[in-house]
Amino acid sequence: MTKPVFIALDFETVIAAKQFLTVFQQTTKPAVKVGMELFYAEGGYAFVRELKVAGFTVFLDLKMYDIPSTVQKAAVNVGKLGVDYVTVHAAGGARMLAGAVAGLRMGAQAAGHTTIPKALAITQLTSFSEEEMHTTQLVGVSLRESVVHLAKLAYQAGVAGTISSAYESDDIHAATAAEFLSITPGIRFAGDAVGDQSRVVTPARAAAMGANGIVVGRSITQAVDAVVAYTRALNELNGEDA
Ligand SMILES: O=c1ccn([C@@H]2O[C@H](COP(=O)(O)O)[C@@H](O)[C@H]2O)c(=O)[nH]1
Repeated sequence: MTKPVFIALDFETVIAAKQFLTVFQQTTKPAVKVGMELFYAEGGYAFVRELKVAGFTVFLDLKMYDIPSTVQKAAVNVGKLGVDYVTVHAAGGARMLAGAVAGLRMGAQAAGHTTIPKALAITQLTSFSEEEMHTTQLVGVSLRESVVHLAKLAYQAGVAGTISSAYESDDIHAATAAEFLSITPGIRFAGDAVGDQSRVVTPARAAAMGANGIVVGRSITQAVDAVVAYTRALNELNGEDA
């Protein structure tokens, strides 16, 4: 199965996101990720619906994190959108994660969608270095141990996979199950500016490290030719151009 490259549509407005997508032909319709910036923009909710109607695979990256009942009720509404993937913070705990999974299912079924959105648990953000995680969270374990602990928690709560950097993918797989997904942002082509990310690899390295899919924002959206950059990421990830 072809591993997906989710293009992070981190645009200020829906108009800008639509403009960006015009360069992709119907035949090369990419999987897309809508994050907080675009979803909270005017028309963001409706745009997500439009993307689904147009046939895009949609990853809604809302990083839900609240008390279990609030997340469950929010997840019901998100499930009604009929998206394919939704993020929740693993740090919200087992009850919150289970609430999210149940809410997504209830919402999707209530709206008559045949596909139930897959919940993906954020472990440690790819912007964190080991040092920043320690100073921020005061956890006494390594970043890798923290990610694996949160991945196991998410797996046991019924979540479909994790968000982490590719550096942790193999350990996540070893600690969970073959079908449990490791989706990894923090992706750059060799030589690209890292920006605010810390744990960064190329698409080819992500594949070698066990990622099941990658999220790529600026290395595609700010490329001179976004279609070429997207195709390169897809080929590298799937071992055709590494
Ligand atoms: O740990 C995480 C979780 C989510 N993200 C999101 O992925 C993209 C990455 O964008 P780039 O431009 O490729 O850096 C962005 O939407 C983040 O919100 C992440 O980077 N790390």
